[in-house]
Amino acid sequence: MTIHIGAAPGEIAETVLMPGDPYRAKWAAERFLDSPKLVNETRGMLGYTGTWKGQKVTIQGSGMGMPSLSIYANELIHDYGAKTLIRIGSCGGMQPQIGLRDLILAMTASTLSTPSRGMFRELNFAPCADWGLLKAAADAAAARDHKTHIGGIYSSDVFYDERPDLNEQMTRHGILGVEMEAAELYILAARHGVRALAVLTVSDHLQTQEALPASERETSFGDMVEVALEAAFA
Ligand SMILES: O=P(O)(O)O[C@H]1O[C@H](CO)[C@@H](O)[C@H]1O
Ligand SMILES: O=c1cc[nH]c(=O)[nH]1
Repeated sequence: MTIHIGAAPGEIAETVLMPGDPYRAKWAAERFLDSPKLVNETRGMLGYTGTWKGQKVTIQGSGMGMPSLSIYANELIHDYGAKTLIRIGSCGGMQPQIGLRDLILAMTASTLSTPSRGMFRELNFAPCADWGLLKAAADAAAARDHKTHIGGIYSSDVFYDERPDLNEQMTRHGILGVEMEAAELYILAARHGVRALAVLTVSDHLQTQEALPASERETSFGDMVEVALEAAFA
């Protein structure tokens, strides 16, 4: 048990899927895991452990934004021995060829800042995915025939952004989508020698202004969950 996770020792798997939304954790655990057990509800940040094809898996909400993700990822790694952390998140599309419900596999995550920024001082560290996980996720997505894009994303500290010029620069430089957690997840994984990847589903589009309703963001992202599970155990 930690300050933010109520699970007993041994109740968290080495492989952890991390949606921002705790209700997506509940939905994914009930839909994809065998014998899912609620192992955390501290602060309502639901976490479940069960098995997928006989492999032990935890699905733990991270909350929104890098400071929240950092708390859960740190405790999962330090206190529970998590070795593979895969974010399963929603994101906003930033390129014209990207459509709603497409998958994005985040090879890198650009930022203005992360909770680790102070530690790095003048260094612009380049957060990147674990290559083995990325390759396995790309193979899993290709086998499913789900429209998938692989490349750089933008991890923002704000959802309501007052810097449209910055989004324009991101788009000009080929960034595929925007979300709010992956960069710090990648940095923590690098620091602690564990594997991380962000598998994202496009829930809205910054250029077209199309958007999926909240209900779909909670429960309709099955391809993303399956790609993440297949990558974790490839
Ligand atoms: O759907 P999740 O995983 O929460 O991810 C995205 O959605 C939230 C913003 O609505 C942020 O957490 C962003 O990263
Ligand atoms: O952070 C996010 C997540 C989804 N859509 C966005 O536009 N931004």
